[in-house]
Amino acid sequence: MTQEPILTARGLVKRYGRVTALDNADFDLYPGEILAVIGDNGAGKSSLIKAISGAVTPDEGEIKLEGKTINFRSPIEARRAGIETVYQNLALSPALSIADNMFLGREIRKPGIMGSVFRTLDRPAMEKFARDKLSELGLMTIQNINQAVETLSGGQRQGVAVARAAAFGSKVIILDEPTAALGVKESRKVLELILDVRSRGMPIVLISHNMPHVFEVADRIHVHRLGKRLCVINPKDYTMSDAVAFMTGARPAPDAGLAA
Ligand SMILES: Nc1ncnc2c1ncn2[C@@H]1O[C@H](COP(=O)(O)OP(=O)(O)OP(=O)(O)O)[C@@H](O)[C@H]1O
Repeated sequence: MTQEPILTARGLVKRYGRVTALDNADFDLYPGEILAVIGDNGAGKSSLIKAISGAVTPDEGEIKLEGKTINFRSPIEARRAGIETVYQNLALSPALSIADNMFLGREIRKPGIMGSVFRTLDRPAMEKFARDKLSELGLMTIQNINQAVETLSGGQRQGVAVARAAAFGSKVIILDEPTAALGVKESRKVLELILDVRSRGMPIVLISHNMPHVFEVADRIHVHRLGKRLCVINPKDYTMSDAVAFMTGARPAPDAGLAA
């Protein structure tokens, strides 16, 4: 790789009592790529993502975004810096509308005193923004922007969450098992959306247990095992069963694994 990574981690350690969830873990995400993170249950994938996205503070190690060391104390700080994470159990509010969900915590106020003093929301501006973003990402099968999120299908909900992440000038989007709860058709839509977001130049970290999905969309695959990065493989050079064998320890990691 000739480019510099946009996001790196070196030597991350996270202990929970006697359990070492991250044991000297490294991570690299390059601009414009889809990096899948795979690993067995308990390998430390979630802990890695939580450390990167400010949800937990690592005990040791260094994280850099665009070359600058970062020490997030909360997911909000990470989000402000441009790292958006979409968790499997989405942080959407079911009873609120699509437009409201897209703006949770970043509502647009009316200009002037109505906005600054009375905190009046600029609904037309918010609705237009939400509509524009959803149609940009081909998500306008959603008819009504004021529809409550609880009336959407699982795939549409993921779509709204991804659109929200992509809409606010993020630098990195992290998707935690985005297709785990979805049917075949809906998963397909979400995978297309992921490819679409990448085509806009936004790098994506995709945590998934679904090997066909990983092999379909990932540019590189980070294999996590026993709390650390075991290797990074190119899906063009290996089969799904190779990946599972590395992940489970059935086969040793390839020597050139980090060069993928
Ligand atoms: N809050 C916590 N308290 C105690 N132990 C934890 C905590 N979070 C994670 N662990 C432990 O750290 C290890 C790594 O867990 P982690 O959730 O990061 O793995 P994972 O690869 O995401 O697993 P899965 O695929 O099953 O979600 C596990 O042994 C887990 O039990």
